[in-house]
Amino acid sequence: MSAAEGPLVVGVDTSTQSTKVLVVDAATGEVVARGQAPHTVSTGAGRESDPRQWWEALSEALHQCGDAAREAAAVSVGGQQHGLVTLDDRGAPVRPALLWNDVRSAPQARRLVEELGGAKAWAERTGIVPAASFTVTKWAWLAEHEPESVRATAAVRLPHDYLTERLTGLGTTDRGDASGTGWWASGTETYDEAILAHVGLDPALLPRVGRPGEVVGTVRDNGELPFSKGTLVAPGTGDNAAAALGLGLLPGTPVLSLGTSGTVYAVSTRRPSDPTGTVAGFADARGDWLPLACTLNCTLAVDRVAALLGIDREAVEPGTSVTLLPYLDGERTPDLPRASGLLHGLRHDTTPGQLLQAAYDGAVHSLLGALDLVLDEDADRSAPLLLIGGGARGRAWQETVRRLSGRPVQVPEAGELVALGAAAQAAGVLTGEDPAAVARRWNTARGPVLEAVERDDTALARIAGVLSDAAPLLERETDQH
Ligand SMILES: Nc1ncnc2c1ncn2[C@@H]1O[C@H](COP(=O)(O)OP(=O)(O)O)[C@@H](O)[C@H]1O
Ligand SMILES: O=C(CO)[C@@H](O)[C@H](O)COP(=O)(O)O
Repeated sequence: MSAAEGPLVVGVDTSTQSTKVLVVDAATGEVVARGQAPHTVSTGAGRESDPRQWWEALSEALHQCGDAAREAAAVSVGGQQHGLVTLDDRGAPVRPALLWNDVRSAPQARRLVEELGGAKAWAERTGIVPAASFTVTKWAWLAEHEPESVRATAAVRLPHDYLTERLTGLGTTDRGDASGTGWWASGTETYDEAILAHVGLDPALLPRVGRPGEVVGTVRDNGELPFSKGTLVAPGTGDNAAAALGLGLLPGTPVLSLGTSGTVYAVSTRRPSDPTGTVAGFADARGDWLPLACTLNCTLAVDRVAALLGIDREAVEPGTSVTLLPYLDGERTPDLPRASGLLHGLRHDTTPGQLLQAAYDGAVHSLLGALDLVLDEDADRSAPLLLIGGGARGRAWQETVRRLSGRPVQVPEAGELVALGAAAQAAGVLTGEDPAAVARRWNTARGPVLEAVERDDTALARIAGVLSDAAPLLERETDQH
C-alpha cells in the first residue's frame, strides 16, 4: 500500500501527441506516480489517429505507474477536444478519428454557417461558429466523402468519451466537451436536434451528457488495465476545460496554453457568444463557461522551424525585423484554413536565431490578439497570465509571451495541468467537493511570476501589417491542401 494520506485518484490527459497519467493523493495533491506514452498522427492533407492507439497508450502509461493505479478509488479522463470518433455496432472504430487540427472540413464549415442562419445565429445557438476544427463539420465532411463510413457508424464519440466508455462500458460525455461539437445548444444545454437532423446524425448515436460531479460508471473488469474492478469513473472533459479545473481557475485570470494547439481562455459566469467566431463559447466542466481562442500552429510549428534551421529551440536571437507567420497546418485563429507558412523581411544579415524568434513571435501574436476577447469586461488587465502546456517549460516561449503581452507571466511548477484537472475531478466525485476547489486546495497553480516588461508594440504592429497585406496569399490553396 502507498503512504498517501488520502485515497488515490487517477487523472488522464489524452492529448494530440501523447497520453499522460498521474496518480495523485486526493488529500494533498501529491503526485505519487506518473506515466506517458506517445500517439501517432497522420501527415499529409488530413490529421487522423486510430483511437485504439489512445487505449494502448493509456494502458502503457498506467503500467508505468506500478501498483499505484490499482489502489486508485476514482479515475477521470481529459482529452483533446472535437475529434470525431465513429464506432461500429461492436464498439470498434469504423475508421481513424478525424482530429481537431484536420482542416479538410473547411468547405463544410462555410456551408453550415450559410445554411443555418449565419454566424450570429450559430454563435447564439451553440456558442460557436462552425470552423474546420469542430466535430459537426467533420461529420458533414465524412457524409460527403465517405458515406459508407457514415452508414457503418453506430455510435459517435469524442476522444475522452471513447476512453471513458472503454473503462465503463457506457456511452457518456460532459458539458465541457459536448460544447465543442457544434451540435450542443449552449442556451438549453441539450443536443440541438435541428442541427443534428440537418447533418443527418441520429441523436441516439450520441453519448449521454453526464452532470458535473456525477459518477458516470465504474471500471469494468476487462483485465487490460491495472485498475481494481469498481474504481469510480468521473465524467471527464475536454483538455482545456480539464486544465481550467487543474488550475482551480477563477473568473478574470487568463490562461495561455502552449502545446500542439495554442489556446487562450478564461472562466466566465456569462454564456459567451462571439459572431466573429474568434472566441469559441465553450462550457467548462463545472457549470460556468470557458470562452477560448485556439491556434493550430504552436509548439510543433515552431519546433519544425528550429529543425529546418538546424538549431536548438532555445537558440533565439533578438533584433529581428523578419515576420514569420508559422501557419504550417493552415490556421484557425486567424481563420485561414488553407494558409501555409509565410516569411517576409529576409535580409543578407538575418541570422537563423532571428528567424526562429520570428516564428515564436508569429505563433504568440495570434494568441495574444484574442486575449482581451476571452476576458470579461471587468477583468483586471494587469493580472498575471498563467502559462501552461509543454511549451511553458521553454525559456524562449516564456520570454516571447512576456515581451508581446506586456503582462506578468506565472508559470505553474506543476507540468501536467490537464491530468491534474482530471485527477481533481476524480477526487471531486469521491468527496463531493467542487474539483476547482480541490485544485486550489492542492495549490496547483503555484509557481514563479515573471515580472511584466514593456510590450513590444513595434513587433505586434509589424506582424499585424504583414498579416493584413498578405491576406490574398494566405487564403490561397497550396498544392498539398
Ligand atoms: N522544455 C521545453 N521547452 C519548450 N517546449 C517544450 C519543452 N518540453 C516540451 N515542449 C513542447 O511541448 C509540446 C508538447 O506539449 P503538450 O502540451 O504535451 O502537447 P499536447 O497536449 O498537444 O499533446 C511539444 O511539441 C514540445 O515542443
Ligand atoms: O481544438 C482545441 C481547442 O478548441 C485544442 O486545444 C484541442 O483540444 C487539442 O489540444 P492539445 O492536444 O494541443 O492539448
